[in-house]
Amino acid sequence: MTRVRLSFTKCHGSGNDFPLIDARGLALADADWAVVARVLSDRAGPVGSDGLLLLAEGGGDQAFAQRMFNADGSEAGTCLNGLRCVARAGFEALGREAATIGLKAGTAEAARVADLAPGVYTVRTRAGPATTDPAAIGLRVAAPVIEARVPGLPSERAFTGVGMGNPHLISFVERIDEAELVALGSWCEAGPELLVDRANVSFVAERADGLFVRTFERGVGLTDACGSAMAAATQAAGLTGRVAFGREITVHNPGGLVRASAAGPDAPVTIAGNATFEWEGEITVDLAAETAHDLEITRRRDHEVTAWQALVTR
Ligand SMILES: N[C@@H](CCC[C@H](N)C(=O)O)C(=O)O
Repeated sequence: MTRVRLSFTKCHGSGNDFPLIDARGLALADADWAVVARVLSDRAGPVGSDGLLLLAEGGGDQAFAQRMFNADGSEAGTCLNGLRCVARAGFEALGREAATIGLKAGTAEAARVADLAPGVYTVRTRAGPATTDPAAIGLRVAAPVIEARVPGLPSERAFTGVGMGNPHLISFVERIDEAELVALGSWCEAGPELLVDRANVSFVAERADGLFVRTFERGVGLTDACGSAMAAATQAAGLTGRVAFGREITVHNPGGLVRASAAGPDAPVTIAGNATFEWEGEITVDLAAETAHDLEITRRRDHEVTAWQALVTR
């Protein structure tokens, strides 16, 4: 079987966008899901996204689980913008509004909370613990890196290494230089000896109400938002004394915003943000040819798109 017809929901969290497939009951091999991720993420193709989300069966006390494949087909340990969308899909499938959700890297707690703005379905997640342990980040250095140069990294800047179930390098900057971020992110993508499995790299600027985060994502490139990077940046802001632990801040990114708070060193990070369902569709993916065709949009949710736009443009 090289062709599969897949139903999906096109969704986004903070502008980080994905096709979301209910994969419970679907028996595709991981290598096939990687193909689906590459084909559906292709911005020149019929869908275009930052990666692929799967609603999967959970184990033990997990109501369900999330799997996430980056645009290059690599599977990530977590995806916190995507988690809100998977949480919503699971809630709607099971008729509930809170759950323990399985991740490739651990578990997270999620609950539906009051809408950030009218018509913006909002989910709060608590994931972690956020760690500075170099082994958990896949950083080949002797000790945790907190606001310090990283030996071997081609940058003079100070970084904080944070593991959120996936690896993050966070640098606080006066002004975000996108070309510099892309150059450094691309260096990390090349799989240098310093990094066990590449890294997500973020430049972060302080704002009166919180932070602005720009991220070069592992397996994707520059994205409009990265939830685990926003969580890692909040944790790094706490570790470096920029934001008090326990204080809720607004974390902005080019795609929108979330509200976030870090509880303390080696503790989970809480984020509340949108889980916007834009449209639903079906598509055929040829797994051997790595092509997608016959996209049919079966339902539009324009009111959700409009509600989100109203929040981010006000
Ligand atoms: N955009 C995601 C993170 C996706 C995975 C990441 N690129 C990785 O490989 O670790 C998020 O919202 O957290």
